[in-house]
Amino acid sequence: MASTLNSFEHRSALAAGLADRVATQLTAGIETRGSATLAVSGGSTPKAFFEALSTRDIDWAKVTVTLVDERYVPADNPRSNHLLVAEHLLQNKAAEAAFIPLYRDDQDVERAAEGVTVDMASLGHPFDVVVLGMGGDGHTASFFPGGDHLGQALDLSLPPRVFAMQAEGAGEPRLTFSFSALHDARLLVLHIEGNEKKAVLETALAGTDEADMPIRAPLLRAASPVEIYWAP
Ligand SMILES: O=C(O)[C@H](O)[C@@H](O)[C@H](O)[C@H](O)COP(=O)(O)O
Repeated sequence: MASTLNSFEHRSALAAGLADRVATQLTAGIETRGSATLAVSGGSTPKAFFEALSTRDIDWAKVTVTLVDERYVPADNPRSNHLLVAEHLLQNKAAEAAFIPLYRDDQDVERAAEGVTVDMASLGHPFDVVVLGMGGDGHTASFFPGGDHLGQALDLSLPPRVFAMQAEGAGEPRLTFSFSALHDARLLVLHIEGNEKKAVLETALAGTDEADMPIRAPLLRAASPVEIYWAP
């Protein structure tokens, strides 16, 4: 499946442009189905985009936000994606949105994967919007090269679920939605910034081995073209 590249001269322009695109898609979901769902990635890249999106004038009370993946740490840990979203997205007008975390204080990562899978069924499928990031090793979500559940997580024949994922490059144990939960989002975005990430993307686009570079799964097998947003 081809992807489309939206390049911006400045990261601030990318943040505003992506916020507009996501707001339009969420509003379409609300108008069509009465509500909308948004799954976002963590890391360092999305902060400015989150802050721009938080100011957009949409019916946030009808939006449910969750995480594509999570480092398995409590929400007060600086590594937490929940903390990142709480501080940069669920502010301003977006404070009205519902948020479903992945981390569970009282469960280990494997038990939490089972519990979140059950609880997330009520969200409905597909997501209206999924925003992916990408690491320098070509991972996306928590689909890391060498991940202990990578094969199952990328297998579209399996039903949508949340997997625990452990891998050398992942740091903490992770929780991640499966590719079958993400691949058919009504809007699937890949948000990357910097020339190094652009070079990693070009390497990914030039090959097909998904175990080597899991970002290839959405680039090659998403239900609709991935909308790539990039600035230097
Ligand atoms: O929890 C995470 O880290 C993310 O979900 C992950 O998939 C992220 O998008 C990439 O690692 C890029 O992270 P940076 O934006 O920090 O480069």
